Amino acid sequence: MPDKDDAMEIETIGSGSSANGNLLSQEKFKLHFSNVFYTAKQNNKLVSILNDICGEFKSGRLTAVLGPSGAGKTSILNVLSGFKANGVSGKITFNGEERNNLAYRKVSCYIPQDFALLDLLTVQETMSDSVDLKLPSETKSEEKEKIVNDIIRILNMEKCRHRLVRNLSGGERKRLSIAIELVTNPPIMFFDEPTSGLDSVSSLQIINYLKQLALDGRIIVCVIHQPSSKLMKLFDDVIVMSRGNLVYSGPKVDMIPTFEEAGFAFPEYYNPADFALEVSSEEHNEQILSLIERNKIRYCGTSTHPNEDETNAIDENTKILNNSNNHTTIDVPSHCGTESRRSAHERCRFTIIRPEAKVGVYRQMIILTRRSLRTMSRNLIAVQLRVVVHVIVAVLVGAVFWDIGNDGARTLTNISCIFFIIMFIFFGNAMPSILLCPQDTPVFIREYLNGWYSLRAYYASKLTSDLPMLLICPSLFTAIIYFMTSQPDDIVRFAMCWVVSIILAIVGHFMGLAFGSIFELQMAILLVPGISIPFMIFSGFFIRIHELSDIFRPLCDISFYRYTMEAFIQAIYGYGRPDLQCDREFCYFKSPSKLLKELDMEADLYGHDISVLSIWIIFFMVLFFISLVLRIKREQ
Ligand SMILES: Nc1ncnc2c1ncn2[C@@H]1O[C@H](COP(=O)(O)OP(=O)(O)OP(=O)(O)O)[C@@H](O)[C@H]1O
Repeated sequence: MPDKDDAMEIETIGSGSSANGNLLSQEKFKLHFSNVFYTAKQNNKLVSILNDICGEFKSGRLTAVLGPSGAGKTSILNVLSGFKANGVSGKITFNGEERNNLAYRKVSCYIPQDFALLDLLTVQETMSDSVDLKLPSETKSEEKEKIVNDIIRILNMEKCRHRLVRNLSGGERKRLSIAIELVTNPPIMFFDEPTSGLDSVSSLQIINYLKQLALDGRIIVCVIHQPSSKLMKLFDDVIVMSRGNLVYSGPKVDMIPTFEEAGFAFPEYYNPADFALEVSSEEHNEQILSLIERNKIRYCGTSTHPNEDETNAIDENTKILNNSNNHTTIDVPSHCGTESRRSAHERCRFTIIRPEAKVGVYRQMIILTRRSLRTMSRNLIAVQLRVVVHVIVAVLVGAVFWDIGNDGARTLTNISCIFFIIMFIFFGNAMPSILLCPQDTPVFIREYLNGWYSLRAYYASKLTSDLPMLLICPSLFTAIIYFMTSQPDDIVRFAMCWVVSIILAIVGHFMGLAFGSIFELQMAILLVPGISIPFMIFSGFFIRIHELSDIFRPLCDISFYRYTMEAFIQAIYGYGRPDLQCDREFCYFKSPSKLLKELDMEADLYGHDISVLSIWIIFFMVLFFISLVLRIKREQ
């Protein structure tokens, strides 16, 4: 328990109230884990990351996870919070019942070091959106407002309430990440290095908040690097890790005596955290192995199952927890995958009764679309710059190719102009989509894995919120160039060109999203042009299709540039367009039909081209969906 000074400090910060205004029930929780292994694949080899670890966390207590770099601190958090399931085996029980990932996630949360946030929302908007998504739709707006206000007040964020997330300090960002998770009042909270990058005062403030959360009756587990003695005082329990093993797990007060018993001398006036770090950094000699073994005996399975008496002797608080003698420890299947989690969900029997955070898919979509439109409207690259660039380039192209549309002597130049339009629309929409993924995708992954919304809702919101830009930019671009270059004065032909440009923008956008979601930024930026540019050769612009060797014909058939080019040329020169003006003695392509014949585009193929391009849209939309699914799998 905190000493007197600490308790006073907490009282001032938390004003004595619960972290979100809804006091947790005084029910006691216990998370017990034993024989937990975690292996990951590295270069086709299995690497052991957590090796037969055992321990437990109790409500009302703040636990520090200590250990040298690479000891497995982040991994233990990932595994116990349910964020990593692949390659995990062992026994994890919550209040004596099997921990099943899906339902367990509803009562637990994990706040990683690099908690992904949308930079272009204010603190208030971030909180309101999370409340809208995480609380049941029946929750009254006044109630939601009260929750947001309480959390903001308790976490001392009033001053930055209307500040954009990107302008927050490191400490304020951390507090916001805690605030978001507090919305649903989770009884179990895991934090990965909440004090990293903060000065000692801010670190103390954050740990004080965590202490307050623990005192409200939660299980709070927190990885911490070299805490000062003052910080260390706030922790109740400690887990010390060494190379994937647990060297110690239990009350802080018992750590030093345990280490001393194993033969490690504790220097006087030393910070216990530094001592723990030194011990856990030792080679795995007999002393360390005896500590690991001792910990297993205390907390592990049948032969080494924790002895009730022993556990009670260690910690008074545990008595209450052990009164419920119904420990039904069930094996978590090794290498748990999605299926096993799903079936586990069916059998969920958690004892905590909490309001189901259910928001219908349609409502989720509305909230996500609203949020996405709000962030986009503030995004310089996504909106303002994109529109401005489209307009400037269109005016430039219009000026360069001024009035050539009806000039029979400059037909091939007009075709070059069309090719430029295609290139610009494609890359002008694919590249911004790639660039926005590194901001959006981590937030999506976090929120999706926390069960805020379904993949369907996110996907549908992406389609809806991106649509305005996909309509505005190519429309402006095509219209400006069309009229400046004096293409046919015919509304139908203009509409045909407009449709092609919109379709091409959508193809580019979804290709960008698909590649941006699945690959790292640099890779995606390299792959999109790397894959699409070769297909330009088969567009019929650089080399006529009939001149190509038979080997390359199939590539023409799948080149979306070819269909775009064909559709544009058909819209401008096809469908019985009369002869063009000719101010010279002889214009070779005065007759549009001659041009179409030369380009192998004699038949009226516009409808066919649009159909093929629509298939390309569907292809990239499906690819984007798959890329999100793969990304989620990879994160797990
Ligand atoms: N997916 C993975 N594939 C291969 N090795 C991994 C994987 N995840 C973690 N590891 C390795 O497991 C070990 C423990 O990693 P972890 O991130 O849990 O350590 P940590 O104690 O949190 O380190 P730090 O304090 O430096 O953040 C490290 O050696 C790491 O390289």
